Amino acid sequence: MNFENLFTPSLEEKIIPSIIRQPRKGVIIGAGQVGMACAYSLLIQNILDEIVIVDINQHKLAGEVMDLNHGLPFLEPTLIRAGTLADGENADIVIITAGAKQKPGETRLDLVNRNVEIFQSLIPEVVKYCSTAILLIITNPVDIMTYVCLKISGLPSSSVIGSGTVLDTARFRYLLSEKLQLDPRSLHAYIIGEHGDSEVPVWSKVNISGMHILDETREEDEQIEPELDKIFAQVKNAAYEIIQRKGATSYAIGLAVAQITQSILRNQNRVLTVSSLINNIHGIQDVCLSLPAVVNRQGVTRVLNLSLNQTELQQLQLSSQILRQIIEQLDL
Ligand SMILES: NC(=O)C1=CN([C@@H]2O[C@H](COP(=O)(O)OP(=O)(O)OC[C@H]3O[C@@H](n4cnc5c(N)ncnc54)[C@H](O)[C@@H]3O)[C@@H](O)[C@H]2O)C=CC1
Ligand SMILES: CC(=O)C(=O)O
Repeated sequence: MNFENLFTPSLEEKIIPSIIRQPRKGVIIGAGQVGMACAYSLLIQNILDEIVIVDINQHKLAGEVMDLNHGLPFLEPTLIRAGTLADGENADIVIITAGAKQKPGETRLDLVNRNVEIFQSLIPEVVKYCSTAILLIITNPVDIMTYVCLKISGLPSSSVIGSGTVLDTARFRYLLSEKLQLDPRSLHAYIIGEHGDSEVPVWSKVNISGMHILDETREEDEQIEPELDKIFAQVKNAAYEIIQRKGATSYAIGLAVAQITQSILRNQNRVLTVSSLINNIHGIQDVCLSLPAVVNRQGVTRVLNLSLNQTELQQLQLSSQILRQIIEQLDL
C-alpha cells in the first residue's frame, strides 16, 4: 500500500494554520526532573507547537520523548522531538535546565562552579543556533547562571531571563492563602532578591483586594505575626524539605516555567518576579536578581521600582551583595 496517496491534505489544511499565526517553537535543554516537568506543563497547556528536547544522556532523552508523544491523542497537536541544539533554529524560546542539582543539605550557591563550567561550553552553542530566541534560565544558582549566560552570550539583557523567585512567590502565595482560606490567585505577595537563602518577603505589600494582610487578620488572630514568620521560613526552606524527601523539586517549577513562557510567547505583559539584570534600582548595580518585572515577547522590558520599607530595602541590598560577591569570584 502507498501511504503517501492515502491522505492528501487540502490546500486549506496546509495554508490556514500558518495564516492564523506563526508556530511557536521552544527548546528545552536538560531532560531531567525539571526539564521534563517543564515539557509536560507546556504540553498540557498548549503553549508551544513544537518542543525540541536536548540532553547529553541520549538514551534517557529518547525514552522521555516517547513517553510524552504517547500522550498526544489526549492533547492539542504538538511536535515533540529529541534533538540537538542545531534543531533549535528559529526557536522562540530556549529553556535551560541542564546541570547539577542540589544533594540533600547542599545550597543552590554550592552548585556554582559545576554549572558555570557547563554553561561555558553550552551557551556559545545556544547562541550559534538560537540567536533570536529568548533564553530562560532555570539551572541553579539561577541568578548567577542568568548573569553568566548574559555575559557569555552577549545578548541584550532583555532577552536573558532567570526563573528567579517566581517559584518562591508561588510558594508564598500558596502558604498564605492556606492560612487565610483564600484562593491563592486572590492574594498578592512577592518574594524578591536571590532565589535562595537570602531571598526577601515583601510583607509591606501583601494584600487581598488592596487590603493589607494585617488589616485583614488583626481582629481574628492576635498571634498572626509569628505565624507569618513561620510561613516565610517554610517558603525559604521548601526546596531543602522537598529535596530531602524526593530528591528534586519539579512540578511547581514546571508550572512556573509554563507561565513565564506563556507571558513571553503570547506577549501578555504579565508582572512576574523573574530574575534579570538590575542596574540603578534600590542602589543595586550589575547583578541579576528578582524584582517584579514586565514580561512579554521582547523578554523583560521593564523592572518595577517597588517601594520597600527600610527592613525590606536592607535585606534586598544584602541579597544583592551576596550575589555580587560570587560574580566577582568568577572568571567571566
Ligand atoms: N530555578 C528554580 O526555581 C529551580 C531550579 N532547579 C535547578 O534545575 C537544574 C536541573 O535540576 P533537575 O532537572 O532536577 O536535575 P537532573 O539531574 O534531573 O537533570 C539535569 C539534566 O541535565 C542534563 N545535562 C547536564 N549537562 C548537560 C549539557 N551540557 N547539555 C545537555 N544536558 C545536560 C543531564 O544529563 C540531566 O538529564 C538544577 O540546577 C536545579 O538546581 C530545580 C528546581 C527549581
Ligand atoms: C531547587 C530549587 O531551586 C527550588 O525548588 O526552589
